[in-house]
Amino acid sequence: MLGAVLAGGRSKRFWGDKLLFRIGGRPLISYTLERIESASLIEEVVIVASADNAGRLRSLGYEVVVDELSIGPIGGVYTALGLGDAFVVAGDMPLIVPEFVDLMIQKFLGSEKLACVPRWTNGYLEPLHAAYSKAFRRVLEERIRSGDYSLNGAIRSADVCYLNVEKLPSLWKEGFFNVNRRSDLRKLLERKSE
Ligand SMILES: Nc1nc2c(ncn2[C@@H]2O[C@H](COP(=O)(O)OP(=O)(O)OP(=O)(O)O)[C@@H](O)[C@H]2O)c(=O)[nH]1
Ligand SMILES: [Mg+2]
Repeated sequence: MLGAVLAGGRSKRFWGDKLLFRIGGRPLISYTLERIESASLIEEVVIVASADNAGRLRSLGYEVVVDELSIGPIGGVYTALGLGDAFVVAGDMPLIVPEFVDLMIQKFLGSEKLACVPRWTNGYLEPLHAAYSKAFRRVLEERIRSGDYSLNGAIRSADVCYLNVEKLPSLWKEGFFNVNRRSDLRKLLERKSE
């Protein structure tokens, strides 16, 4: 399955490109790329960039596709699914766990659903750490056309399967950790050293 790493955001809360921010001597996104690439069921990895940052991200040595929509993560998922079924992860999730990715892909492949998305007991979804079918692109297309850019809304409207994450090993749940602000870097360093 294709691994699609979303990287077309503007990092407004971070004040400067968070994905290329160097941490431990490497760009933040390189951790995400390396980890998703090492999942057994991931055959190929692409970066879904914006027209703005595609050039800079190309230097990482991965295939880069440009998301021309600039409407947020829903546009990134839409662009990724133009290439086929995909496991989509946000580039700012450097602690993603390859074994968890494999489990989700397995569940997705066995489900015949349009997508398979992690869900917390309170109903909160993790749409940027999920497996999507190429067929789900049609759902997204309609919602985007109607001006509704909520990825969660699109997921809830469709026939998808959910994976309850509450009982997963805590290391796997840490995989949802994402960097939004500079202060999150401290949390990242604390977690990486554990
Ligand atoms: N391809 C693509 N990726 C996006 C888009 N918007 C956000 N992303 C990515 O999705 C992930 C999660 O988004 P956010 O945490 O909101 O990141 P962001 O939009 O860069 O940051 P903020 O400007 O602070 O919201 C990040 O890896 C972003 O790069 C988009 O319009 N297209
Ligand atoms: Mg954003």
